[in-house]
Amino acid sequence: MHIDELLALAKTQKSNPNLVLIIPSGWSQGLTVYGGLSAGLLYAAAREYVDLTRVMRSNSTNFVGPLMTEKTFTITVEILREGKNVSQVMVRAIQENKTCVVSQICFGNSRVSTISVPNQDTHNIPSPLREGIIADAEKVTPAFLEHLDLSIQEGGMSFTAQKTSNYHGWLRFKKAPTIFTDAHLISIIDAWPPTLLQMLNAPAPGSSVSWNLEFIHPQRPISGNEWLAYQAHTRQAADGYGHTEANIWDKEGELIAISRQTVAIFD
Ligand SMILES: CCCCCCCCCCCCCCCC(=O)SCCNC(=O)CCNC(=O)[C@H](O)C(C)(C)COP(=O)(O)OP(=O)(O)OC[C@H]1O[C@@H](n2cnc3c(N)ncnc32)[C@H](O)[C@@H]1OP(=O)(O)O
Repeated sequence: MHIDELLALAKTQKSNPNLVLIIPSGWSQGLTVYGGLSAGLLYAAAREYVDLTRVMRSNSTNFVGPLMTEKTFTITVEILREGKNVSQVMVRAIQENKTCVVSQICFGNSRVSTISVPNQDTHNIPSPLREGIIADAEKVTPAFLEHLDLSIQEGGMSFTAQKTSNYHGWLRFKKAPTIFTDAHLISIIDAWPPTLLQMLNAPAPGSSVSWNLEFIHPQRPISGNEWLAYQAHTRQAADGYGHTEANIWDKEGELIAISRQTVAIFD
């Protein structure tokens, strides 16, 4: 099922608050729904409640518990506050009466301001190469990678005792979305595995438990299957948890998002 169909369904939550969704197993990441997709669906539902002049500035998603594929769930949306400029929205995915994913999303309109600080973050990741694209391999790569291309330039496959705790590379949708929205951007950013798993020398479970995204504006439109550059670093890891930080640039080298995650590993 293409992501556009799933996002279109989530958008109908406002007109049908009792909407029931099921995510097909083709979007799974191990036992659960791919985290980028669950956060993208919650955003798509919340977006309908806020005036379009207010764009998403930040998104704080917590993966509270497993959201399973092929099982029904519902979405609830709560407007926490609407001021003259900023709206704060809380949105939840609920499965079998349990909260599985929660996003708090901050939307804000643009205002005239005397302050302007251009972003200086650049990257020198070599262009994506065909031979660097991760092959979609049954029982090795998570199922959701059938929808996305990852091109690795630094870092390695999970569980291969790598010395690095970084990932540098590119990502894009295999089948271009009709219009690349912020829901697509959220959904694509989470595609790289947690940076720590490549350091392990044997398979072990790992889960992102919290995810903070900030969006840089103004932003040029992203085209359907444009390659986005991704550079993730591990800031620190100990005691079964790691803290990672990533920058995401568009194809022109403009920073478009900053991502931070807390990841639990069970090695
Ligand atoms: C460039 C290369 C590309 C190719 C690449 C190829 C390799 C590909 C690897 C990808 C690997 C993806 C790894 C990211 C996986 C997410 O990020 S999944 C998506 C988003 N995250 C989630 O859904 C997490 C939801 N949150 C939770 O489930 C809970 O908060 C947590 C994290 C399990 C909390 O931990 P807890 O309090 O200890 O929870 P509890 O319910 O008591 O369960 C603990 C058990 O769960 C197990 N567990 C934890 N995480 C998992 C898991 N993901 N699966 C199964 N069991 C798990 C633990 O090992 C532990 O097992 P036991 O010790 O009981 O045997």
